[in-house]
Order: sequence, then structure tokens, then C-alpha cells
Amino acid sequence: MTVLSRNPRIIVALDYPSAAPALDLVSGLDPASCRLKVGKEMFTRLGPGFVEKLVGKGFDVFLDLKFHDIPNTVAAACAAAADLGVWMVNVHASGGSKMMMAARERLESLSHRPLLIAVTILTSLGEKDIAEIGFSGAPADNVIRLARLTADSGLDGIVCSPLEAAEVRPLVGPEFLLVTPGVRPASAVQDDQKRVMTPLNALNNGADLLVIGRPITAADDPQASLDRIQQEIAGFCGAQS
Ligand SMILES: O=c1ccn([C@@H]2O[C@H](COP(=O)(O)O)[C@@H](O)[C@H]2O)c(=O)[nH]1
Repeated sequence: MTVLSRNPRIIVALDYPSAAPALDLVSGLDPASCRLKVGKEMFTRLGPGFVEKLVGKGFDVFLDLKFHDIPNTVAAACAAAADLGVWMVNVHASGGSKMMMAARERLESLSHRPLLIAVTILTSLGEKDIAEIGFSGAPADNVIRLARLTADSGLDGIVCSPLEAAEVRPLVGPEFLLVTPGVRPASAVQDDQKRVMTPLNALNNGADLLVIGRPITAADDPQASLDRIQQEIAGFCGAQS
């Protein structure tokens, strides 16, 4: 585990329409026990200052803006993200190897280099959805293809469903990060996610990091919901450390 210590395993997706409920949840969290993700909703509403505030509180922040553009534009956007002090940034693997390599090379030239990962196939998409946009085969086949492209481009890992983790792992080695949204406790609703697993099954299947949003943020008691998930995976994390 040279890229990072895989603990804490949970990345809380802060998908809120305003800062107040997010900061309320964050005020009860310990940077040693979970990481945070800021995505398109909060970044668009609140901007870089919100990200810097979370970084300033000592959290590892995954800036999930999924850049997908020409290589020069994506490389510059990744450098701008690095300037915010974030721990991890991402791009879409379907932007191609030239785009991914440009982003990696640009980050490598900086003194603070966040981890760089690529989204393979969104966890909200099933086989029919990907056929509609011209991808043939099962989601897993496409995840594997894009995981190989991402690894060959020198990135640190991918975003995929935990369902694909076991198949991808032997192809990319132990250091390559498998970051998995599409995580649902057994009692939770699936929402718009199609390729899901429970937190413990996700880790057992080879996921490194679990991105979890609504099962925590939409709960009546978000902190209690996070605590329950931490308890569910505690045995696995203890066995790994
Ligand atoms: O394939 C992907 C890539 C990113 N996401 C993001 O993860 C969270 C998941 O939130 P839930 O509420 O747990 O469904 C969300 O911010 C997505 O933008 C993803 O779900 N799938």
C-alpha cells in the first residue's frame, strides 16, 4: 500500500444544495475516520472556497468534477484543482489516453500532486443504458477495457462499481485504486444507482474506497447512519490493518 493508506475506507459524498447541512454533518466527523467528496452540485453552488474550507479542517477531499475535454483543458483544470489542496481529482477515461496522460503529466510537475483517477462506466448505467450511447457488451466488459486504458496511461486508479472490483483487480495490480460508488447498505434504497453492493461485500470484492452519499446524507440521522456503516466494515478494516 504505497499510494496511500487505504484507511479510512469511506468517502462521504457531500451532495447538498447548500453549505449549512454539509458543514453540520462535517462538524461531527473526524478526518481520521472518513474522507469527503465534493461533486458538481456543491462545487457549482459554493465554489473553490468551500473545498478549501474542508481541506483546512484536515480532511482528505476528493474533488469529483469528472473532467472530460481536450487534453490541454483537462490538464489545466486538474492543475487548478491541485491548487485547492485536494487529495484526489478525477477525469473520464472515455476522454482517451492522450487526455489522461496530459492530466497526469501536468500534475506530476506540481509540488502538491493529488491522486488522479478516471471514471470508467458510471454506476447509474446498466447494459441497455450503455448500448444507447454506443458501448457494446456488459458494463463489466467496458469497465475492464477502460481500466486497462487508465492503468496504461499511468493514473492512480479508477471509479467503478464494486461489482467489477474482483474482475479488475488481477489486471491492474494491488496498488491501483478501485474507488467505488454504488454502495448501498442492505436496508437502503437503490435510488438512481444500477450496479450496487453493500459496504462489506464491496470491500470483500476488492474495492479500496467506498463512496457513499444518500444512505448517509439523506438519513434522518446522518451521523448514526455513517456509524452503522463503519460498524459493518469494522471487522474487515481491522483485519487489513
Ligand atoms: O460512477 C459514478 C461516479 C460517481 N458517482 C458519484 O458518487 C456519489 C454517489 O452518491 P449516492 O448518493 O451514494 O448514490 C454521487 O456524488 C455521484 O455523483 C457515482 O455515483 N457513480
